[in-house]
Amino acid sequence: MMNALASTSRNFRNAARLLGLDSNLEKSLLMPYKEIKFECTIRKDDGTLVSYVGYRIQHDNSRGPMKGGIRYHPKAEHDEINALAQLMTWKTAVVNVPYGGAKGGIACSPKDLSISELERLTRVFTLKIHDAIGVNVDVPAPDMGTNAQTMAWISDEYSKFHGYSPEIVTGKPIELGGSLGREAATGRGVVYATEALLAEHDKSIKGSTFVIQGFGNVGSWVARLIHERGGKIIAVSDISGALKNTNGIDIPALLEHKETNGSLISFDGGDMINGDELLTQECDVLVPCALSGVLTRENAGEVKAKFVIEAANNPTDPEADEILSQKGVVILPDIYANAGGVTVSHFELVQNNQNVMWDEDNVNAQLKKYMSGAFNSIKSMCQTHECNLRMGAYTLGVGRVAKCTLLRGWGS
Ligand SMILES: NC(=O)C1=CN([C@@H]2O[C@H](COP(=O)(O)OP(=O)(O)OC[C@H]3O[C@@H](n4cnc5c(N)ncnc54)[C@H](O)[C@@H]3O)[C@@H](O)[C@H]2O)C=CC1
Ligand SMILES: O=C(O)CCC(=O)C(=O)O
Repeated sequence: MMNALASTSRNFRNAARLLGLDSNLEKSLLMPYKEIKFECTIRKDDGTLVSYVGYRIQHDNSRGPMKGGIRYHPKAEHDEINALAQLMTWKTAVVNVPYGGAKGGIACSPKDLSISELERLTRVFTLKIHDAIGVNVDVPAPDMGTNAQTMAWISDEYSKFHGYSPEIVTGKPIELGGSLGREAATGRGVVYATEALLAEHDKSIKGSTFVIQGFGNVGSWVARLIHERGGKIIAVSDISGALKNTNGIDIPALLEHKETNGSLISFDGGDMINGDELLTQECDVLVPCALSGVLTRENAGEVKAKFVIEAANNPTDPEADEILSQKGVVILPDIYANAGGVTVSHFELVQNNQNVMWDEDNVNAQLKKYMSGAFNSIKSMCQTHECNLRMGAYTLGVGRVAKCTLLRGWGS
């Protein structure tokens, strides 16, 4: 598996070359605006001390305040967070929402911490970054291992220093100013993007078979919405294992099972298979919704899907990208496919600024408009630069960021 930062930087450089960017501008666009690395020590419930490393990496703010999630995961380390921050910069530009890119996280295993330990950890994290974020500077959101409750703690801790500030985060609980539809937004955006891509190939979700890796926020919403549209999901996985049923998994029953049991284990509507095997199952569409670097040069040759929809950030190593492209697999890149989350985060901030609440149908209709608009813009970049969808999305995003950087006169 390739280092995440090397992988995203390689994609960026290829796009910069297609756009003919000046090499000094290229260097400046790649370099993070600011990196913050800090200690997060808390007392555990049993009285012992435990220390973790926290990060907030702010990549670029030429198009607006920096924006991006907070990840709690053992692999949330420097290069991973840096790569994710960079992806946010291109992603916000691809869907044309007025933000830059950032990402943060703590290298910890949230499932090993109690709720009160997670709350203390989140408050320490916020204490360490409160003077580096701000509504006009950098606005965090949920990512792997964090959720609306985490955002509520961040907002509460931040408010102790800066006055009541619910808009310091997005993806917060509805009761505290969150947007209807934000929880489902990333998965819903993935499904809108999938519909747009399949339609181009005279296919639809109904009548296609799907394999989904990851059954958390994004994966479970993708599964639910694909199932609702008549798609047949033949395998899903989470950290506990992978489940296969070639007749189609009963997703509502699996969601209920997960709600009660916390994982996919012991669901009786399919057979357990090895997690690695999941990626190489016979299917039309493979949707990675978990970690980065899961499609590598080792397994790409074995992938049988015709379409890969990158709901996860950075799931495909560049070598795997090449192998899959040579095989004719069509890849819908992360910086477009999973941009529904940040798009509805933007709607959340618009609602906060105006002190209004949109109904969910309006949120979803606006999300669809942004996703279709971005798909058409990517396709037109593909024609201009005679490139694949990943480079179409990168040239669109990088080009917009470069334009704003130059317009603002930086480096002059
Ligand atoms: N939450 C959001 O709004 C957004 C999330 N994303 C990306 O989507 C991906 C998933 O994020 P969330 O669903 O929010 O996280 P989550 O923490 O809610 O869920 C993660 C899921 O991945 C599973 N998982 C972890 N390791 C695994 C492994 N080795 N094999 C199979 N499954 C595994 C977990 O069991 C869990 O089901 C990440 O790459 C994230 O960066 C992208 C855009 C926005
Ligand atoms: O909603 C947001 O601001 C960011 C979501 C995110 O972290 C992502 O798109 O990877």
